[in-house]
Amino acid sequence: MAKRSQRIVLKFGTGILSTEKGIGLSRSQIARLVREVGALVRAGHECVIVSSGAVAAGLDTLGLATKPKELAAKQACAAVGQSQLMHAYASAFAKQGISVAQLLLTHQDLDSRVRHLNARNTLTHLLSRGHVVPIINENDSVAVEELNFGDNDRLSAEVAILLKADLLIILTSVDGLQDAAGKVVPLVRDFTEVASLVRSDKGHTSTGGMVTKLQAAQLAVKAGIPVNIASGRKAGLVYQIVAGKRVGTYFPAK
Ligand SMILES: Nc1ncnc2c1ncn2[C@@H]1O[C@H](COP(=O)(O)OP(=O)(O)O)[C@@H](O)[C@H]1O
Ligand SMILES: N[C@@H](CCC(=O)OP(=O)(O)O)C(=O)O
Repeated sequence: MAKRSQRIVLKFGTGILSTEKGIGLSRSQIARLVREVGALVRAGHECVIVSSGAVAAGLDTLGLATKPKELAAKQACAAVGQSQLMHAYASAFAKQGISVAQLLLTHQDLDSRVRHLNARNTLTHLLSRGHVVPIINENDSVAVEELNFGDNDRLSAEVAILLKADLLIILTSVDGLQDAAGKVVPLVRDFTEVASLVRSDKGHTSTGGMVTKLQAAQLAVKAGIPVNIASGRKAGLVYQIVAGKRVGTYFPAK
């Protein structure tokens, strides 16, 4: 663990919060991820989570076997699932003696100077308490970018920039950006060199795939924030990343 206290934004994708089939939440996965974030908070780091998973959670409750194509149906799933998602986080973090705070944002909120400042003030105040982890998702019932394009990746970069974070960790269902042979690319300095590696496939209920992750990484590194894309299904990686170990794909800040 690096000695210095860091401000860290962690993005959790649908693929690591849901069951293998992408229907309903995986409580065991959430519990493990929360334990890892709890360890960082106890070590003095400031952690903010940008979490997907509302649609996957809602699918289960609404009795749907696959993610609907229609936007209003996806929004309905998100509205049902968001409270379940927060309930899962709140009960898992309570076991760590940590409280959670929910922020539902849109990209427009972060584009507007007044709202941007309000969001930053709220987040910095929450972080100053020392035992609160803010959990952010897009406000899916009023914003459509996320549900259509998977912009929780971009939202995580925007939040990292808003908070002048020291590090953005994007945890997903693969070990990192893979090359054509399926091997993880450990270090990316030049985005143009790896653009051709991005395929169109993604998880059952996921939205963005690798394309939005690379866009988010590019946005953050341009703003001086290093990014790590790694597996959220393997235990202990968060701790190793924060300690400076090479795990997954690392994008150094410009
Ligand atoms: N070059 C690549 N390396 C790794 N994964 C890739 C690549 N190209 C496309 N993908 C896809 O991106 C997926 C991860 O994104 P996604 O399913 O949206 O996850 P999340 O739910 O975490 O946002 C992988 O499971 C894989 O299907
Ligand atoms: N806001 C949506 C997530 C949309 C999204 O970006 O999904 P993902 O590609 O899994 O990060 C939800 O909570 O289901």
